[in-house]
Amino acid sequence: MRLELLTPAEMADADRLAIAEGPFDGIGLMRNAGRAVADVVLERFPAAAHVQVLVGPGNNGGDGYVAARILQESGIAVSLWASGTPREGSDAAIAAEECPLTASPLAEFEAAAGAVVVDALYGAGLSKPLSGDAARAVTLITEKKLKVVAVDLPSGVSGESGKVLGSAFRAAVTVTFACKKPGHLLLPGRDLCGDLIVADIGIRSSVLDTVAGRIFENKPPLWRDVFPKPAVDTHKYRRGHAGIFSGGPTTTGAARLSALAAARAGAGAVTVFSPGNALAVNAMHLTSIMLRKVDDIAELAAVLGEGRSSAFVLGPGFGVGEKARDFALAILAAGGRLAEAGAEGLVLDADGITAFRDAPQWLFEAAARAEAPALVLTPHEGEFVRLFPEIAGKEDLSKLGKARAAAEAAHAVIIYKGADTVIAAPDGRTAINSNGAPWLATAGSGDVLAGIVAGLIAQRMPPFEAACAAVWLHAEAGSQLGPGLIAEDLPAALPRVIKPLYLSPDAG
Ligand SMILES: NC(=O)C1=CN([C@@H]2O[C@H](COP(=O)(O)OP(=O)(O)OC[C@H]3O[C@@H](n4cnc5c(N)ncnc54)[C@H](O)[C@@H]3O)[C@@H](O)[C@H]2O)[C@@H](O)CC1
Ligand SMILES: [K+]
Repeated sequence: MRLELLTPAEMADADRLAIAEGPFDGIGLMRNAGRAVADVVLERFPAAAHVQVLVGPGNNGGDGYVAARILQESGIAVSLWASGTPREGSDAAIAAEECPLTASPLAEFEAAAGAVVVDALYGAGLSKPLSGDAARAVTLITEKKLKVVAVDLPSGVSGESGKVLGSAFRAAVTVTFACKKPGHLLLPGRDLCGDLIVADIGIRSSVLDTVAGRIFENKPPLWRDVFPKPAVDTHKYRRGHAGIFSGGPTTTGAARLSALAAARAGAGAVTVFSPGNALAVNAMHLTSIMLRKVDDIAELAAVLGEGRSSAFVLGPGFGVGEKARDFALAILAAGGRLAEAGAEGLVLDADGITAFRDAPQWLFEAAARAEAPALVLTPHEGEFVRLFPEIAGKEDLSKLGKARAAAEAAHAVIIYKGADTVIAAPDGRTAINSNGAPWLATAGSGDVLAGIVAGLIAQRMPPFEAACAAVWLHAEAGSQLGPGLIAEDLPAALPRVIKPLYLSPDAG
């Protein structure tokens, strides 16, 4: 399955190119699309006695006319409700002509108890909020709890952003064409789509290759080629060394969670750098993880000078303030010297992000230097607003657009966390994660994620791919553990989700 996600504009280009190159013309693609929808209705709702098909004036409606005809030919009672009429000479007008049913105005729509609804009002062409008859239909269908099969997208959901314009249908199944769109994976769109089916309607993959941009669904094929594979004759330092900074005596747990996660992600050695007054408490809870006192910038400089650690995590439980800022800037500034020894990256999380709320520019400038180690920022929504207030305030940008803009501004890989985590690189590559589980919303979960990223970067995985892989592994571990999950469980669950990546080329 393709991992590229096409925006509605890219999909419109794909339609045009496909029509020009064949083998199907516009009405041919529409007939394929409508048939795919009818097949899903018949397969998913074999006992349906009545199907109510709602059609809009554009090509989404065209797909609906085709589906209505095929469903009626299959012997099901079909009623058709139209908002507007297709433009003369359009493919949708041909589909409407070929449909033997007479449409009633959507204004007169009544939801029939027990009916299945095909929503073919608006798809990729949604251009304004749902209102009037369409919004009324949403209310009636929702009140009667009718099962909805959405064509391309639930009407009202933006294919670009996943946002709801006005109101939107909640579908049991959504049938989209050729490949997924960002709005199918970003919330609330993902939730409103129900089960998502991607139907092949005869658009050649060469056409999709031509139009596809740099947005992907985050799955193992996106990064498996560069996932670390230890050589037979490797030793621990060749597997990378991750350094995790601990907070003071009462906030050390977060760093240990990160450290364990980095080790479980495959880093050959992991050290917790701890303030002197927290050494005892850290020592009491560490076994394979090493421990070293780092109290101030001089001791940090000594560590950096040795050039052992190739990836760092700074932030979990660290405390917000000058020390966090100074440490982060020192690591980013040491890049040139460290590069020889192999320093690859700094994962700045939690307090490490918040510490720069009043001076984000210092961080971004430090990360912009050519020799600086890669910077990975892992903000959840609140932290994102603190670091990128202007970008966060842009209502017209999707979560994907915001992550992309932030990555460019910060010269950093951004992991914009949430139930629909987006990962963006400064070069414009963006991935949307879709295997998340609500069980991951628990204290310490983010510390584990930061540790996995660092563990992978320490093994020389490129930072964007490391971030994508970490988000996927973290989510997969969370999904497998399920209810009752606490953050401590996540590192221990990693071997189970990593092993299949080595065994099967099709895992995930
Ligand atoms: N030949 C093609 O281009 C193909 C297109 N396909 C279908 O075509 C769809 C896209 O078609 P279109 O670009 O015609 O777009 P739509 O059919 O999604 O909507 C466009 C029409 O709806 C109106 N509209 C949009 N939002 C509205 C709102 N909130 N209230 C009232 N009116 C609104 C627009 O003014 C326009 O007339 C896809 O979603 C897919 O279902 C498929 O049939 C595959 C082939
Ligand atoms: K629709």
